Amino acid sequence: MTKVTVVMTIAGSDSGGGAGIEADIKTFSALGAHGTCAITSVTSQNTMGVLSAFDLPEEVIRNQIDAVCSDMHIEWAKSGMLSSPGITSTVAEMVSKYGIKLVVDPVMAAEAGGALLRKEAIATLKEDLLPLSYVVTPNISEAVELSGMKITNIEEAKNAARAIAGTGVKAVIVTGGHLDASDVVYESETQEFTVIPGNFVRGGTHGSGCTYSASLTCFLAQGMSLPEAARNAKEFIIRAIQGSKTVGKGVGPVNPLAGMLSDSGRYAVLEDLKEAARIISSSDSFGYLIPEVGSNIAMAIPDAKDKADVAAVEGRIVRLRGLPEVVGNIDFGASSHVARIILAAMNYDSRIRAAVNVRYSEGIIEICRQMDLSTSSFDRKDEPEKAQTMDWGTCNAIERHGSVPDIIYDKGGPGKEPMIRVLGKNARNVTSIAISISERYKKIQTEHAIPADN
Ligand SMILES: Cc1ncc(CO)c(N)n1
Repeated sequence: MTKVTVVMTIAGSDSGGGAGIEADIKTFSALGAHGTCAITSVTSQNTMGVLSAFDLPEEVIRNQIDAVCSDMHIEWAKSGMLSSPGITSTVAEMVSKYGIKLVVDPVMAAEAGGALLRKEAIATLKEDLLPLSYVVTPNISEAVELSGMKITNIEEAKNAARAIAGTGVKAVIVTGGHLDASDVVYESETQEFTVIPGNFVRGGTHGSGCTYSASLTCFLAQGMSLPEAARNAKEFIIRAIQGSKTVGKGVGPVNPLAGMLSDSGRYAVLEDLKEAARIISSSDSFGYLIPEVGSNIAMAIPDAKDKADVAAVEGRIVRLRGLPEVVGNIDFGASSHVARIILAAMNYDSRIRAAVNVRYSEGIIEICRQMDLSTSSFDRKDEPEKAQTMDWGTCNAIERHGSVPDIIYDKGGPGKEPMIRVLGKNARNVTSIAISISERYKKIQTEHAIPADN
């Protein structure tokens, strides 16, 4: 059994199956996460509008969240339809009880018409929930409502985003619908704006806000930065709108399965690895870390099952006249050693998808410790007979550390070179750690005037 990222939606049900909880769970599944839910309200709804809404008692909402969070680890969740002040403050109470990082979709109305929130709930949203939340994702009309400002262009959308951030929420994304369909991302801490360009696309939009915020939640849970997650969520919702199908007489529902990255993120993995390989090739210190058997760098797609889902350098990274040389192409299935390490680590933490192996020495481990990298090791002597060394060794090092460390090393064995592996979220991330280590190691080596051995 492999471990999976578990996320949650706290939202209303749409009997028409296009928005709310139903859209959120489809989106979570499409992105390889396990979705859980707390239903706030049961709407009788179709593609033409909302006929009625029945709010669940606050105790029932609280119980659903307690049931899920007392069992599963929910770091990231999203909220949708919170129709009353009472429901909104209940959600705020539960979010702080479990320390959840919350993505708030400030749902106000259905695409086909029909209010989903009582006006009084807006004040509670701003006063009780937003100050505890990570990001809020209003569309233009919701941003107008939350900020009290008019929005007719990007500059005004930026001003509204900054005003909404005044509630205490860490970030604001004002989505689409501008003259040029771009999204405005504002991060309170750095006061930085990122504008994500877009085009108007044809297709049904029922459930688009829900699907956008649910995908954003998954991307954040996978460890992406906010602008990166926002770029991916935009790409996801564009495909979901383009893939919408006519199911009734009104506004067509978005299709989160069409938004599923058709290559399961393979393209992004190759791009990240290519950039990492380029950085390694131009480093004048990485060569000091290359072991006898060569280095390799590898990265897996989210939800990787076997080595075919892990890309690496076909012929390894070797040292040529002291400098790193990347030999061969980067492709899926190219590594077994580093791939096994990543696959084993992903069972413990699905966000750890990349690794690079480098030479072992006590001095290098000492540098890692000075850099505050967490380290763990395994001893080949302890390996059970039938085990596969990299699977067993990685699991052994992780279990003794209690979580996936930055560094896993072993001191080798008969005919086995000792080795250090740097683990992390992506190829660029492990590359920058390895290069920092190599710069310090090179400095020590050259200071003591001992030529790098080969
Ligand atoms: C239950 C529910 N939540 C959100 C929306 C917004 O799309 C909707 N139409 N229905």
